[in-house]
Amino acid sequence: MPSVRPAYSTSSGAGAGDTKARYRRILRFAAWNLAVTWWFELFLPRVGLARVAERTRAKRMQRFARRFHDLAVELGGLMIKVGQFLSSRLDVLPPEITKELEGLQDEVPAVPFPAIRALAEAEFGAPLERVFDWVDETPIAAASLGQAHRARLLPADIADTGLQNVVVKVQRPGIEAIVDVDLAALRKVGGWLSHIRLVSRRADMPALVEEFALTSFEEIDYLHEAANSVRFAEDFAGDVRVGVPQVVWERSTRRVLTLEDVTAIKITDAEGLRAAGIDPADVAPVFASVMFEQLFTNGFFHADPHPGNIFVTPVPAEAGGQPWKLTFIDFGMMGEVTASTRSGLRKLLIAAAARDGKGLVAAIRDVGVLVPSADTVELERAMTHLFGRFGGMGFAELRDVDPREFRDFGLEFGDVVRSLPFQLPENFLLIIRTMSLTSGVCSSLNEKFNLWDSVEPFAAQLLKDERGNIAQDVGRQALDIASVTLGLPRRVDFLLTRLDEGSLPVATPRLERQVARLDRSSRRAASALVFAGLVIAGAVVRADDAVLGTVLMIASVLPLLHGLWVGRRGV
Ligand SMILES: Nc1ncnc2c1ncn2[C@@H]1O[C@H](COP(=O)(O)OP(=O)(O)OP(=O)(O)O)[C@@H](O)[C@H]1O
Repeated sequence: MPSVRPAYSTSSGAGAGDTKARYRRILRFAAWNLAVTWWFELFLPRVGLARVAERTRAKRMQRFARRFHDLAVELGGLMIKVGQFLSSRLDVLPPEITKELEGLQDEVPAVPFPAIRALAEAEFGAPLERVFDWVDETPIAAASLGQAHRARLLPADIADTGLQNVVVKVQRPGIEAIVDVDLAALRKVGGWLSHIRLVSRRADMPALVEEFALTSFEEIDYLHEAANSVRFAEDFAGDVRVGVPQVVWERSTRRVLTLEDVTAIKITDAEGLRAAGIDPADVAPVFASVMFEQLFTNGFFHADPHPGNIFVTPVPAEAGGQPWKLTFIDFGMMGEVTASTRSGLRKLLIAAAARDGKGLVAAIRDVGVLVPSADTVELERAMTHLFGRFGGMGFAELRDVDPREFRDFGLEFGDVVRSLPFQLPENFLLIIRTMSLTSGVCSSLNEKFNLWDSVEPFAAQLLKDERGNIAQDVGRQALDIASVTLGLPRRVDFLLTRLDEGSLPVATPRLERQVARLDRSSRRAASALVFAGLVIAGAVVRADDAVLGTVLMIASVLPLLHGLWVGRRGV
C-alpha cells in the first residue's frame, strides 16, 4: 500500500519583494564587515594602533563567524555553500571561524513534504504513486539546494534496474531564483573586493565568483550530477576500493534525481567502523590515495568529500579482495584539473615528497600559484628550511608545535612571510577545498595520520610513471628526429605508434630499403642522433626504472641500427 498522500497545492519560489530584500541583506552584511575590516586592519595600523587591531582580532573573527552563521541559516541557498567553503578552509582560516560554520549544513530547515511532492509530480507529469511504490515523507537530509527522501521502486522498475531501495533527491522549490539572487549579490561583493589591493594581488575575485557560479548552476542540474557520477564510476571501473550509486535514469530529471540507496557506515563514524571490524586508521590512507588519484591521475575529482558524502561499505568475504570499499555520493560539485595543471601538480607533489624546496618553488610557479614578482631565491630557502623542520610531520602534529617555532621561522624569513607571494588561480578554489576536506577526514579517522605518509608512496609511483613517460618521449623524439633526417616521415609512423603502445617495433623490409638508399653522411647523422637519444634516455632513467628504460632505448634504436646495417650491406 503506497504511503504517499495526494498532492497539496503549494506556492514556491521567492517573490520579487523577497528577492530584493534578500539581495540587500547580503550586500548590507558584506558592506558592514568590509568596513569593520578596513577600520581595524588598515586604518588603525596606519595611525599607529596596530596593537588594538591585534588584540581584538580573535573576538572580531568570532563575531563575524556567528553573524554569518545566523545569516546563512536564515537565508539558506548559496549562503550555506559559502559557509561550507569558509569552514573547509582549515588551512587559512582560524578555528574560531571554521568551528562556528562547521555544522551549518545540518541546520537548514526542511521543505514540507507537500511542496516536495508538488515539484516531483510536476517534473514527472504524474502522481507520485505512479512513479514510486513508496516514498518516505520524512527527509533523510535537508540540504541547501535540495532534500533527500528514501523510496521504493515500482515492481517494473525493480525488474529493469535490479534495485529496490532508492534515495530520491528533490530540489527546493524556487531554488533557481534564489541562486540567481545570491550570485548577483556575490558578484557585487566580488567587484568590491577586487578594488582592495590586498585581495586583488592574490586572487581574481570576479573570476572566483564566476567559478563558484558555474559550480552552483551545475549543482542545480541533477542530470549533470547523474552524468558526473557515471564518469566518476568509469574512472574507477574495476577498482575494488571505490563504489558509486547506480542512477535510475527513468526516474530522474533536472530537478529530481533517483539513486541506488547505498547507505552504509559514515566514514567518520569510528564506533560503527570498529563494530564492523574495520580499523578507522586503515581507512585514512586508502581514502587519501583515492582522492590523490582523482586529482593527480584522473583529473576529475569529487570537490565535496565531506564526511556526509562518503560511506564505508563492508564487502562480503566471498567477494574476495578488500573487505570494505569507499562509496561516494553527491556528485554535484566536481572539479577538473587540466593536463597542464595536473602535470604541475604532479611535480609539486613529487617535490613535496622529496622535501625538495627548489623543485617545489619551481612547481608552484608552473601551476600559477606564485605571484610573478616573487623573490624565488628567498622562497626556496624558506621552503627548504620548512621541510627540514616540519616536513615529516602530520597536520595533527603540526598543531602541537610550539608557536614560538613558527615565530622564529617568521623572523628568519620575514620578507617571504610578510609578502606571502602566493596567488589563487581560479581553478584552484576547488582543489584547495578538496585537499582541506581530505586532510580533515583523514585526521578525524586517525589523529596521528600523516598526510606525508600517503603522499610519499603516491609521489613515488608518479615519479616512476613520469620517468617512464620521459623515457618514452625521448625514445619517440629520437625516432622522430631520425625519421625526418632520413626523409622517412611516413614510413616510421607505425613504429611511433607501436612505441606508444609499449610494444617493441620491428624493422620492415620497406624501411630497410629506404635506409639502404641513404648516402653515407645521412646514415652517420642518423646514428649520431640515435646515440644522442640513447644518452639522454640513459640520463633520465634512473636505476629503479632500468628495465623500462632499456626496453625503450632498444625500441628506439633497433630498427635504425638494423636499417643502417642493411644499408651497409647495400641491399
Ligand atoms: N545514494 C544515496 N544513498 C544513501 N543516502 C544518500 C544517497 N544520496 C544521498 N543520500 C543522503 O542524503 C543526504 C543528502 O544528499 P546529497 O549530499 O547528495 O544532497 P545535496 O543536496 O547535494 O547536499 P549538499 O548540500 O551536501 O551538496 C546525504 O548526506 C545522504 O545522507
